[in-house]
Amino acid sequence: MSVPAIETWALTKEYSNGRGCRDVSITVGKGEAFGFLGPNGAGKSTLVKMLVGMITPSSGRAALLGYKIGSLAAKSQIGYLPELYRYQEWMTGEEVVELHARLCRVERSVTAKRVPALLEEVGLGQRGRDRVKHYSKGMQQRLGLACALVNDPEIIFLDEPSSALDPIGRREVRNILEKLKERGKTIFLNSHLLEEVELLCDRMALLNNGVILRHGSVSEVLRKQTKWLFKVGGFTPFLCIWLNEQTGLHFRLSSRQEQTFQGRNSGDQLPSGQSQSQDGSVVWLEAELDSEEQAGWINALIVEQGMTLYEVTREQERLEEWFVNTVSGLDHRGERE
Ligand SMILES: Nc1ncnc2c1ncn2[C@@H]1O[C@H](COP(=O)(O)OP(=O)(O)OP(=O)(O)O)[C@@H](O)[C@H]1O
Repeated sequence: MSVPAIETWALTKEYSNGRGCRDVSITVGKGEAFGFLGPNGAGKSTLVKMLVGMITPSSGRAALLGYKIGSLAAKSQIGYLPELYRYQEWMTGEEVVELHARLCRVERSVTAKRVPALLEEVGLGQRGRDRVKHYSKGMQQRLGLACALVNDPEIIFLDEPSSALDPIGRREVRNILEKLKERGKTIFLNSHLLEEVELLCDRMALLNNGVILRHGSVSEVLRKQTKWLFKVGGFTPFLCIWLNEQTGLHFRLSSRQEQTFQGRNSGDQLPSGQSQSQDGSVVWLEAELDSEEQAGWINALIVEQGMTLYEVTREQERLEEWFVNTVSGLDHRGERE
């Protein structure tokens, strides 16, 4: 069995103020893109800094391609775009990338070819000879990406790689990352841009308050969150209770029905499911379901109760909503305190 690209066992960093991250155990396979999400101060950068060998863990272990983190062997496998970067303003972009190549001991002959190719790849081909002080924030971020790739690393750690980019720049960076993934590189992406994770990553973890709340494949996590809507005619409140008993799910009136109700009742607000139901109105019910089969079963149950089913639709919760819902209301040790 091949060695995972990244493996951590109860990896913990506790700063003197008690913050950091704790008991992080994850495995990232070779060639996988892994998204690491969390609110400000959750501990994402702390984990990445441990993995790239910038800070020492308080406890736990981790390995990159089987090499202990912090070792030269592990470091030689990685590229790293930090969240906070500052490049030498007096140098040209080309010189900055060359400097990183020298630091990584890339052979001169390789550097001569790779640097212009990388600058082209990150969209700085025309500006490589300009000094960094004339670069916009977005250009500096692209420059950082070129530096992170200069040693042709197997694992690329990116801490908010698109934070300074406009939507077109983000798409371009995503294209670059997709190509890297196609070439079998492993990508570890810290991001607040949830869409970025959704579009690029195979698996993800959600970190809050220094601990992993959930992790799994992005599609699994999203599928679990699928909300289904049933437009039911002749509704009575009993239906919700009965469906909940029969299915063990949580059926409720959807906010969508307000539109239906307003349309039918000259702009009145929908008071509640109870009053709505007295006249046998058409209502939207909603519940989170696991599968289409389950939806089919529920259709049959509704019809069995003598009600009319006008429409069934599903509304997949976006990762952003999922993220907000999952971390909201939880205790934050981070910057929001
Ligand atoms: N050197 C340090 N000393 C003490 N506390 C620190 C140190 N570095 C980070 N912290 C604290 O540890 C917690 C986690 O910080 P970290 O930077 O890892 O979070 P993050 O999830 O990357 O946040 P952001 O998205 O804002 O970058 C925060 O509460 C932060 O204030």
